[in-house]
Amino acid sequence: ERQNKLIRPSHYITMDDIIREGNPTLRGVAERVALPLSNVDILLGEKMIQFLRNSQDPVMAEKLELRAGVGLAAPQLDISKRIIALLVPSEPKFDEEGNEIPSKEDYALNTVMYNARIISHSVEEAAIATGEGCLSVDREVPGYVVRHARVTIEYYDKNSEKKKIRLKGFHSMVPQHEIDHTDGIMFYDHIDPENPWKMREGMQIID
Ligand SMILES: Cc1nc(NNC(=O)[C@H](CC2CCCC2)CN(O)CO)c(F)c(N2CCN3CCOC[C@@H]3C2)n1
Ligand code: NI
Repeated sequence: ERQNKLIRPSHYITMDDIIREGNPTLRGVAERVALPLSNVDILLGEKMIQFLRNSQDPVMAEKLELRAGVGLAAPQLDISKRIIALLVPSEPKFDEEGNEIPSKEDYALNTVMYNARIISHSVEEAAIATGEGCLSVDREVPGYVVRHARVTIEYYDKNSEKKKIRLKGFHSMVPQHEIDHTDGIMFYDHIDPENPWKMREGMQIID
């Protein structure tokens, strides 16, 4: 079974494990995982975070030929489960001389979310200034990917504990992109086909 292969200790997730547009799993609605979490679902989450770490490490990314990622969803591994991994580096802070202040937290988001769902969100919308990409999409699709500016997400962590987190700005964009994958939604579904770079009333642009 696919998941058993991916969770073998010696296996590293690579681009070969990531399915691409056209595979129907990307358009399916993924199943919630059983709670308390099974070992195989916990192990899969660890492998997904490891992939993101490797993808952000110049040496490992080069060695394993990985595209860089800050998020990954289980359906991208052809596993239709509501498991998402998030590894979003903290924004570097600079002092008045322009020197980077080392932050205590390397990551703004460093977690695997099980059965994540958006329980409330702002009316206000936002989009990443440069648009979005996707590891399952081997082409550029330009345009503003219009999302909620702020979200409240409820999920279970790897200890099967229920968590609630409020996010805004770029940090909220990544889980929205990943939760979309568990609902069979692709980032370009949110781009206006008539005018991809259309500024909508009150929409925030995130640099
Ligand atoms: C914005 C960004 N998107 C990257 N890729 N795309 C992805 O992550 C897709 C998911 C993201 C697309 C937009 C929102 C979520 C993957 N998606 O398909 C999963 O469903 C990056 F790689 C990236 N960064 C910034 C941080 N940097 C730290 C050092 O290492 C390089 C890394 C590059 N920022
Ligand atoms: Ni994606």
